[in-house]
Amino acid sequence: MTQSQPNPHPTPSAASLVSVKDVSMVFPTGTVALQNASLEVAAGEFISLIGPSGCGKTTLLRLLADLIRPTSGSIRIGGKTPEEARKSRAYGYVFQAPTLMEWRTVLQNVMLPLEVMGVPKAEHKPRAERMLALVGLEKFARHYPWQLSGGMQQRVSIARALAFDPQLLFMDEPFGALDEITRENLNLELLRLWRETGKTVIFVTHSIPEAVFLSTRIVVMTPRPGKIETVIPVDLPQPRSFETRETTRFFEIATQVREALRKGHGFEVQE
Ligand SMILES: Nc1ncnc2c1ncn2[C@@H]1O[C@H](COP(=O)(O)OP(=O)(O)OP(=O)(O)O)[C@@H](O)[C@H]1O
Repeated sequence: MTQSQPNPHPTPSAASLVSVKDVSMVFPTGTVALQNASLEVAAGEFISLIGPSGCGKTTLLRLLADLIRPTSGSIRIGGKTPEEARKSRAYGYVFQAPTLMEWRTVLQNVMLPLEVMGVPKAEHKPRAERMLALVGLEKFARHYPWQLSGGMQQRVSIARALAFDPQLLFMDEPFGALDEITRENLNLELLRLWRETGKTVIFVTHSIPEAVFLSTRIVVMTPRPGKIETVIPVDLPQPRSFETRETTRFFEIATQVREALRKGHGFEVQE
């Protein structure tokens, strides 16, 4: 089996869509949430960030999304600073819990970013309907969020994040609160969406099988201070299916991820 190697400046570098160079984030409390993180992501990749609680996964995503600013280092998204990328709506963001507006219907929730962005009014409804069809919820357009299950609400959040057609999607543990079967179904749906739309996804998870199933590469992170331990390529063929999870290669890669996580945990114990 291939051993994972520390890879602080992973490929690809030339045509990176997301470029993170030597980024550190120290909060005013003194917590080093991220130390010298470097990562290059090419257009079309599906990247998972995995690691124990507190290793800086959400911090890295928030830095990319310009929700916070790094203490040092540089971030570029399509050659732009995170602030420029945010202002030009270069990415969509899906949070851990669906953040839908209870008083708006499903369709109206998906239309919201289009209204905010000043997209011509005539386009709002057809575009939102197309997005709802992509996540299989076209029949629920007139429902309110509270009439839907948690998994369905999270699909609405994904449709909303896709509505203005960003090339890049940040997803922070979007399926963490769901039962295993719903989660596996949504994993499959997300992969289909990723293939059909050609988007680049950066996805936070705690689940090894989820990371292996979804990703083209897995970024293993370790805490105290938050660091990128290693980056593991996932060479499972596309398109993936439920059977992919039963293959020997799937288990080999899952073991590689588990070992990298344990190695990181060892550092934590020694401190
Ligand atoms: N605004 C903040 N102020 C101070 N410390 C913070 C802040 N946000 C995060 N931290 C700290 O930074 C570290 C990394 O947090 P972060 O939320 O990025 O971890 P995570 O890997 O996403 O964890 P989880 O898996 O539990 O969501 C933690 O020690 C956390 O307590």
